[in-house]
Amino acid sequence: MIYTMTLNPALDYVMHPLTLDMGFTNRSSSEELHCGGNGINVSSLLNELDVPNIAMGIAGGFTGDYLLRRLQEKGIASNFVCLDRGNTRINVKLNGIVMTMVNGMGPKIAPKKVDELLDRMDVVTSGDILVLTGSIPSSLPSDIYTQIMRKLGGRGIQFVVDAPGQLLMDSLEAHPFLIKPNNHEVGRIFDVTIESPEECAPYAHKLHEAGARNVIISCGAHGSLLLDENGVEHIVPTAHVRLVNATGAGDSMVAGFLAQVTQGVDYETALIFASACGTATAASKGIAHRERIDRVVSALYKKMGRAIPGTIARDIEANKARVAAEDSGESSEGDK
Ligand SMILES: O=P(O)(O)OC[C@@]1(O)O[C@H](CO)[C@@H](O)[C@@H]1O
Repeated sequence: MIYTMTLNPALDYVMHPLTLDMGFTNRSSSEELHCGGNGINVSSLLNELDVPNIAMGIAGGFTGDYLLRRLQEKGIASNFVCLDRGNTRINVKLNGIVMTMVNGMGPKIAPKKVDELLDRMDVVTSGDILVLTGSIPSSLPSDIYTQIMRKLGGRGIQFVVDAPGQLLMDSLEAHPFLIKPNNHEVGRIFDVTIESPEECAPYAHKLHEAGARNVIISCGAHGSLLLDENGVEHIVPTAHVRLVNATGAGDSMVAGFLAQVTQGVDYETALIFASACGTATAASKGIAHRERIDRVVSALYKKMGRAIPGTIARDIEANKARVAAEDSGESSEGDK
C-alpha cells in the first residue's frame, strides 16, 4: 500500500486575475477550488490511475471538513487526525500572466494531535511506501519527518521525500527510496544556478552519495533527470502543452513514478511516465485526469521517437474502452 502524508493540507483557491495592481481592487475572471497539499495531490493522481493508496495527515475546521468530504466523494481513502480547533488553510493561487501564490501558515497543532498521528502511523508496515511531502506547520517540530522515519525505520518501509532544503537533506540519513526536488530547490541547496537536467547530474550524484537511493530532479519545460539506485542516469524531455496551472505538477511526477515502479516497470519507463503525469497536470485545472495523462504519454513517446511500451499501451487502450463503455452507458440511460 502507498501512504501519503500531508501535515499541512490546503484548499487551493485558484483565481484568474486579469490585472494585479497592488493597492487596488483586482477582479478575477473565474475561480476554482481544489483539494491541495502535496501528499493529497500525490494521492489524487494515484487515484486517477487506480493505484490503491491512503492519504494521511492533519485537518481541522470547516475547511478540513470540506477537504475530507471531497476526498471521500472522489473515492480517495483517508486517515486524518482532526483538530479540535483551527482551520485547514486556504492557499491562494493567482494564475495571471505570471503565477503568484500565497500559501497560508496553517493551524496550530496541539502536541497530543501529533502523538495521535504518530500512533496512527503504525498502520504503515513492511512492503508499504510512505510519501512524506510538503511544508511542516510551524507549530510542529521541524524534524517531524525525521522523527517519523526513525519511528518506522527497520520495518521494511520505503520512504519517498519531496521537501525543501534542510528538510530534504536531513531525510537522507533514512536512505529514502526516492527524493524529487526541482532544479531550483537543488540550486538553493548547493548555492548554484542550474537549468537543464544535464547540469543537475553532478548534484544528483551528491544527493545519491548522501543517502538517497533514487533521485529525480525536475527542470520544468527542460525535462527531468533520474539518477537511479544503480547509479545510471536517465534524462527525458517534456511533452509540449499549453501551461494552465503548474500547481501539483511535481506531486504528479512522484505519483506517476510510484505507479509504475510498484508494478515492476523499469526506471526509465517510470521516469517517462512520471514526466507525462507532471506535464498533464501542468496542462490541467487541478490534478490531471486519466484521459489527459494518456494523451500526454502518447505525445511524449512520439516526441522521443519511441514506441509506447506494451504494458502502458495496453493500459491506455483499456482506459479508452472503459470511457467508451461509460459514455455509451450514459447515452443509453439518457435514451430511456
Ligand atoms: O505550503 P507548502 O506545503 O510548501 O505547499 C503547499 C502547496 O503549494 O503545494 C501544493 C502543490 O505542490 C499545493 O497543492 C499546495 O497549495
